[in-house]
Amino acid sequence: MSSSGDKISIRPDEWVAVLDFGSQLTQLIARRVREHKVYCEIVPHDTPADELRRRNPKGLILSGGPASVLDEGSPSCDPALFDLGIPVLGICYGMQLTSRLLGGTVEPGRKREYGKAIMTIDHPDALFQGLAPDLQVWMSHGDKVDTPPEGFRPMAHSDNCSVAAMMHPERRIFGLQFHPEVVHTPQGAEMLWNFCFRICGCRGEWEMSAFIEAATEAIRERVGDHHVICGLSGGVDSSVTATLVHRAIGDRLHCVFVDNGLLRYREAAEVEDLFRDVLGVDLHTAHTAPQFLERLEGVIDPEQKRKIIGRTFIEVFAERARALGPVRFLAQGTLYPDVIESVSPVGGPSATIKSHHNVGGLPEDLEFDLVEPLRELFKDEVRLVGRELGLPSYVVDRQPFPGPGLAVRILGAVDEERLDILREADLRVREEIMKMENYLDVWQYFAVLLPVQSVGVMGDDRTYENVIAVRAVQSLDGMTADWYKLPHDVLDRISNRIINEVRGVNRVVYDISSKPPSTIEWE
Ligand SMILES: Nc1ncnc2c1ncn2[C@@H]1O[C@H](COP(=O)(O)OP(=O)(O)OP(=O)(O)O)[C@@H](O)[C@H]1O
Ligand SMILES: O=c1[nH]c(=O)c2[nH+]cn([C@@H]3O[C@H](COP(=O)(O)O)[C@@H](O)[C@H]3O)c2[nH]1
Ligand SMILES: NC(=O)CC[C@H](N)C(=O)O
Ligand SMILES: [Mg+2]
Repeated sequence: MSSSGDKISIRPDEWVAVLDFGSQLTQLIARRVREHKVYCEIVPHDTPADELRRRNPKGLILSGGPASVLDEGSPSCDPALFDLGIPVLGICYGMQLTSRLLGGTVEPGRKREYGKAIMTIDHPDALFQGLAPDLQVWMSHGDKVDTPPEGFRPMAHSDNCSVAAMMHPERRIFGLQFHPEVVHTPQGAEMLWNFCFRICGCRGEWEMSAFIEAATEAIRERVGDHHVICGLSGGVDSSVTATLVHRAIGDRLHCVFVDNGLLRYREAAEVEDLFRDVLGVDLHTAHTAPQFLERLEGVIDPEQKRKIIGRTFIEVFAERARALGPVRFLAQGTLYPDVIESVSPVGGPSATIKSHHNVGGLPEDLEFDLVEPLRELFKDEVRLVGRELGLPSYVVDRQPFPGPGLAVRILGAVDEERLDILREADLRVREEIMKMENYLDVWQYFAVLLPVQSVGVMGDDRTYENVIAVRAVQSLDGMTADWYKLPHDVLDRISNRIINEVRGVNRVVYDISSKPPSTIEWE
């Protein structure tokens, strides 16, 4: 019945659209604009000009992308976009495409340029107003604009790039060969500010409170008189989602907490106790551990685990919905990173990293329409919304815990015995880290059970037992992460406690990899 295509739209009066050509940095552009208090949303690169006219953004930004505009079949956009009278800013691939579509030339990449470059501004107008003449920018390209289209003038150059920026003053169309959205372009935020305010005429009134109002209204409009069930895990995203939906439709919201047998030590009881009162919502618990564990029996492949779990979640929601009466909508706390990692959100050229159970793991014939008010946001933005909604710190500052739970932290097959070992080990990791004064700086911390046995000696006897890996990372939004430099004495206590107190483990190792190239979870 449904999918993301008919998702709810939370666009305030004033917004900027980013057309996604598949860059890993597309989401960063949107964030940078929102940081200037202008709402920003990513749309497919082939969105028709007419549709954009109807949605009335103040400006359009064309993102970068991995393809070459010189290749046949490379992603393009509706050329009529440039005639809408809305300012357009092309970044890297977006600039090259602008040049090509409007009659300029692009030179194929003989010499690639990655990293820092010094750029000289030749015309300190428009995007560059108020900036120093020589500044550092971050480049990541092979192709480059050779001759800009008619009516465009080059605005800046670098050693390797004669047209590092270009503009058509009357049509208000701009191109930047470098990436203003990354921190390695220190004045990039100012350039985006100039674009939004001086060029597009935005007022910058978007705040989390404005988001909350717009989201509440959008939910009301989408749901009408229907009932909604919300998958509530006790995590940040679903708690904020449930609170927003509750604000919009009151007691027509029914929350379902699924005890899937893959939760942490005593988590099910804790969530039930804490959340019923905090959120003040109608909360049902579905005790479905056997259903999940039976289906996972003997399954080793991570993607297969995720798909089985995604499907089973939906079945459980559907069973509950039938018991409640006619329920048309399912609300989930889906965030932008869940979407981008699961599938290319715009049918664009981004790669599938892992199928998050709530996006890529959904069955094709989903019997609900989705309500996902946080689908455009990042975790740190959701935390701001949660605070603004008055949720307590132990809800908004909770560390993320994936829907597929311990199933993706047991490498290899999942069974009760291994779940017990992992739960006990994980409890000790959490307890020791939460004793640190600054434990909120650690974004996520947990134990992973490896499919490896190693030899040890305990009480003079030989052991041949399991290995636990400890993972702790620092991150802002889960898209990138550094391994956390835990103090040695904390690592020491974690290791001692696990080996002494958890039966079946004789070795503990610490994961010192960052994302990318690793991911936070091991599966
Ligand atoms: N045990 C569960 N019961 C019901 N719904 C769940 C459960 N686990 C996950 N979900 C649903 O899947 C969505 C995505 O899970 P995810 O873990 O990303 O979010 P979260 O649990 O709400 O927040 P956090 O990222 O802080 O853990 C949730 O927002 C929720 O709607
Ligand atoms: O709800 C979820 N369903 C999932 O299927 C899922 N997979 C990963 N995660 C969480 O997402 C963040 C990024 O994870 P990775 O670096 O492992 O991709 C981390 O916070 C992970 O814990 C998930 N959350
Ligand atoms: N970062 C980008 O957008 C790169 C654009 C194009 N793929 C190039 O190499 O020039
Ligand atoms: Mg969670």
